Formats: sequence, structure tokens, C-alpha cells
Amino acid sequence: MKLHLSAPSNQLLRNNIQITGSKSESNRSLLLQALYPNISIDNLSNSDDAEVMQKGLKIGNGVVDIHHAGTAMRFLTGFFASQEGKQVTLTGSKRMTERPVKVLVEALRHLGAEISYGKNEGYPPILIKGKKLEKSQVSLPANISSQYISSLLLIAPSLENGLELELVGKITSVPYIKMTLALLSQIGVENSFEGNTIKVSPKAKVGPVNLVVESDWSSASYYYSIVALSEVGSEICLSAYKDNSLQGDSVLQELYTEFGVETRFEGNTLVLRKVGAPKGQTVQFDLGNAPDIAQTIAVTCFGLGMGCHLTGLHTLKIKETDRLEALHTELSKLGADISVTDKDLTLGLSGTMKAEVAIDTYNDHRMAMAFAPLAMKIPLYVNDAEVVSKSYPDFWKDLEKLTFLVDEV
Ligand SMILES: O=C(O)C1=C[C@@H](OP(=O)(O)O)[C@@H](O)[C@H](O)C1
Ligand SMILES: C=C(OP(=O)(O)O)C(=O)O
Repeated sequence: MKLHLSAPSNQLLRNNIQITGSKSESNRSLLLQALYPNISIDNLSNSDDAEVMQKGLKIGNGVVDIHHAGTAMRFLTGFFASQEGKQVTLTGSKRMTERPVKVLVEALRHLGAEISYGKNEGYPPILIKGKKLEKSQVSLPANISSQYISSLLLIAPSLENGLELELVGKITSVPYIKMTLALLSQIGVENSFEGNTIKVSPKAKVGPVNLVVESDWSSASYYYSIVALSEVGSEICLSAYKDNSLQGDSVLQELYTEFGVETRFEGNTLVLRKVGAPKGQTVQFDLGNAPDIAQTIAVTCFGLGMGCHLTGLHTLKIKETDRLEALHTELSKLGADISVTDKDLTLGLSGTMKAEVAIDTYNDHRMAMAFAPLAMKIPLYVNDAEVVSKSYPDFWKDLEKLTFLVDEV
């Protein structure tokens, strides 16, 4: 599906949007619920990733296809490896077979798991024969993906002696690890994270306990971008959020003040307001703790004619696509002065912005959603726009609520 996008007739926005639960919190909560059936969950994500996670958890034996869902791939690997009697092949989209799982597989094997590779060493598909994991201590590199660590932590309380992890190297995407530990605390599992050591106590029974998933902050980022690109005085209300979020992307509240966007809470509603011009001509952010908002921020800067230097982007090359390359290609098409390395991105001050460019999305939901706000400034096309369903199936409908013109061509 190719879409043509153009701006709302009135650039002074006033809208309310309801966003469903965080896919990260949802997929963790679903896994914990499979281990501890006394858990109930509210405001679950309606994303494809949460759907494949639910389907995957129900399968006893056979092939589990998790499509593009990185969290489902990593979390289900730990889950099935620790479930005695289960025998599954975990696979996914072509891109998923290029996203590494070796660190996780090695750690699980060290704990006693039986996992082998279906095709290429270190990558899905993987064949898992569920076993009782006897050991309770393992060390693993922490600089590639935090999802490996979260996968181990989620099954940790179900192991006889709990788990002690020693994290080696610079720890990446730390808030996602803390989110996992916070959810364990919410279901009454004792844990600690000191220095590079994480300890989780065993727990045989949980609950009953209700987990209320906060709405998705990564999805909220696209509205931050829209408000940043709108007229002073614009307001968008998003629900339902918490001011003590478990999601690292809630750092948007601070980062977007640089672009003249202020955030306030009215109960569980997040109110984004454009209060003035950006503070400066360039921004410099380390996004090692919030990698999923890198695309949004780069595009916001381009739309505002600002420069930026974004660091801490070393994980972007192994996500849904190589996001650094994809940003380089697509922003260049629009006229940006952009350079990337394997861990950072630099955007020069931009003057021109080419209209009617067709943005390629590379099977990456965030490419489609990050570029959409640019329609506030110039009409553009988005190719394969259905990719948004990975995390936010209602995205285009919600843009129409803001009176963007969204036409299938
Ligand atoms: O644990 C999670 O829910 C996630 C962790 C992050 O991945 P990395 O730790 O691989 O950066 C993030 O990019 C992803 O969207 C979701
Ligand atoms: C990287 C992402 O997801 P995952 O790794 O779970 O596929 C994302 O949603 O931006």
C-alpha cells in the first residue's frame, strides 16, 4: 500500500488520540502470565508483535513464526528453552533470520538449554528442546541487545534457584532491562541490579495480580514530532500514560523541550503543547537508552531545518532494517545533508526540502511513522505503509483524526 500524505488544512492542532499499550510491556507481561496464570493484563498492545507473542506462547510443539518481532523472538527463546517437554522451531521474517541471537543462545546453553541452529550459526531459525535449566549463574555481553538480558530475566523467577547475571561490557538500552525488573517487582519477585550484576530470586507462585500496561511512548514520539512541526499553540492529548513510566522513551518529555514542545499530565492524559520556537539551531543527544526514537528525532530536526548529532546508535544496524543506512538514504532523497557511521548520525542545517518524494520503509514500521510528520511541511509518499502494524496498526487512521490527508495511491 502506497500512501500520499499532506498537511492538515489548519496547522493549529487540537486533538485527542488513544494509543494502546506499550508493546515492550505487553510482551513481557504476556510471558510472565504464561509462567504465572494468576496474572491478568489490562491495556494490552494491539500490535502485530503482541499478537504473534500471544500465538507463540500458546503453541506446544512445532514451528513458531514470529515475523518481524524481535522481542517475541528473544523472549520466546528463553521461554521455550526452560519449558520441559516442549519442542519448537522458532523462526521469523527474512530480516529476523539476519538479527543475531547467539549471545542469548550461548547463555541459555550455559544454563543447560538444548538449542541448535536451523541454518546459520548465531541466527534464527533455532530449534529448541525445552528442559529444566539446572544452573543459576551466567555472564553475557551486554552491549549488543538488552533483549537477551530481559529474556533471561523473565524466566529467572521460574528457575529453581533464580538467576544471577553478570553483564559484560557497556550495557545498552538500560531502561528496557529496568522495565523487566520493575515488572518482576510488580508481581512480587525480588531482584537487584547493582553495578554489572543482576540477581533474581525464585518464585513458585504469584498473584492474583493485575498488570496495567501503560500506553506506548515510542508511538507517542510521532505526535511529539507533529507538534514540534506545528504552529505555536497546537495541542495534542494522548492517553493513557503515567508520570512514573517504565518506558525509557518517556525521555521524550525532556528532549522535545529543545524543539519548543512542552508536556503536562492531566490525570492519565499526556498533553503535548507547542509553546515556542526551538531553543537552538542544533541538538546533540545520546540515544543509547532510547534507540527507538532516533528516527523520529532525526526527521523532526530535518523538518525544523535544524542540525543534530545523535550518538549511542550502535544497536540500530540490527533492528528491523539497518536504520542508519535507511535514514541516510531517505533523508538524502529529501535534500538533507546527512552522514552516518555505525553508531552515530549527523545532520547539517537544512535549507531545502524536496516535495512529493516517495519514502521507502524497508519493512520497518518506524521508517513509515517517523517520516509521516514531515507532511506538516511538504506533501510526500510513503511506500509499503502497512508496515506500521508491527507496533501501531491504527497509525494512519489516527493521522486522519488530526485531519492529515492520507490517500491510497
Ligand atoms: O526489550 C524491549 O522491549 C526492547 C528493547 C530494545 O532493543 P535493544 O535492547 O536490542 O536495543 C528496543 O529497541 C526494542 O524496540 C524493544
Ligand atoms: C526494534 C524494535 O523492535 P524489535 O527489536 O522488538 O523487533 C522497534 O520496535 O523499534
